[in-house]
Amino acid sequence: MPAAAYAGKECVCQFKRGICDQTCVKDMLETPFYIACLKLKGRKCLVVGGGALGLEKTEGLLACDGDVTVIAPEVGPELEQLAAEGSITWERREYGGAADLEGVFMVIACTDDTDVNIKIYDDAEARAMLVNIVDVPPLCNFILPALVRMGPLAIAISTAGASPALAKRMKREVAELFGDEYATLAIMLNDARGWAKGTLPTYQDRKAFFESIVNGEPDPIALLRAGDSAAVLDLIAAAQRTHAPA
Ligand SMILES: C[C@@]1(CC(=O)O)C2=NC(=C\c3[nH]c(c(CCC(=O)O)c3CC(=O)O)Cc3[nH]c(c(CC(=O)O)c3CCC(=O)O)/C=C3\N/C(=C\2)[C@@H](CCC(=O)O)[C@]3(C)CC(=O)O)/[C@H]1CCC(=O)O
Ligand SMILES: NC(=O)c1ccc[n+]([C@@H]2O[C@H](COP(=O)([O-])OP(=O)(O)OC[C@H]3O[C@@H](n4cnc5c(N)ncnc54)[C@H](O)[C@@H]3O)[C@@H](O)[C@H]2O)c1
Repeated sequence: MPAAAYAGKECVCQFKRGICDQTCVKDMLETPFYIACLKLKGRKCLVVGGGALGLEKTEGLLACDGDVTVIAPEVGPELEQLAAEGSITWERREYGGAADLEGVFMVIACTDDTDVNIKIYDDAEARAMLVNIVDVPPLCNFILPALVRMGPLAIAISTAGASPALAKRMKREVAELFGDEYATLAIMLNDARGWAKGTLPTYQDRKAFFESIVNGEPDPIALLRAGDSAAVLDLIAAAQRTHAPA
């Protein structure tokens, strides 16, 4: 349904109950989102709500070594299992207000109670901390992209909320375009970073070294596609000989 079709209808976004003025639909596309990669290891991440969405968000945070606490009176069996094995902390209760955000880096909320979701957003915003109320754009100060992960590579696709379904389709297409060979090459180049930093004196020298391999002939990606990782190691060794100071 085009945005204009919402005007004057009852709002479906769980936030603005009552008559829709389309503000949040327009706001999203006018928001220039700043894309970043966050380090979660050792940081407290709070998930409020323990249904299907609470589980999905918890798994995403655990995959990045977040220190996850779930607050919810009821959770599904998978979250219960994660709590039993000590992978997360489950506080079996309702959200208790701003005190629950003490020391928390990021909160993701997916309760089925709109008033609670709004309160969590307001409490988090008052502390200038990261908050995402799942699927409710006006209650997010960050949104989650669709993700393709391969080893150290992560390709994030955002449509600024215009179409999560399209982001999901693009994820499949991007995964076909960039296969494992890109992750393998990234790891091989990472292995050469210590040498480059210890041997090549300037930023410009190091840039020229890495670009000569990544964009060189023969193409390292084509070699890896052909299963010839030894040839890529030879390429790297040759570039080291060419670029090392005399
Ligand atoms: C990418 C992904 C990541 C993730 O969730 O981790 C994600 N949504 C996913 C799936 C998905 N979400 C929805 C559908 C149904 C089809 C459709 O609507 O298109 C599907 C598809 C499915 O479920 O298969 C419905 C939906 N989502 C939002 C609204 C609100 C609105 O439109 O007002 C509604 C309508 C609710 C309703 O109608 O009631 C809002 C948001 N969803 C976002 C992220 C953020 C913007 C991302 C971007 O920049 O594009 C944002 C703004 C906030 C946020 O939640 O962070 C994940 C991909 C999973 C994957 O990677 O496989
Ligand atoms: N599951 C989906 O695919 C999906 C998709 C889009 C939107 N939604 C909506 O998102 C919300 C969450 O989805 P779900 O499937 O995970 O829901 P769910 O109903 O299975 O889970 C809701 C969770 O919130 C908890 N909760 C309720 N009040 C709370 C409070 N005061 N404090 C802390 N926790 C509280 C409940 O105990 C439960 O664990 C729902 O409103 C749902 O309609 C769900």
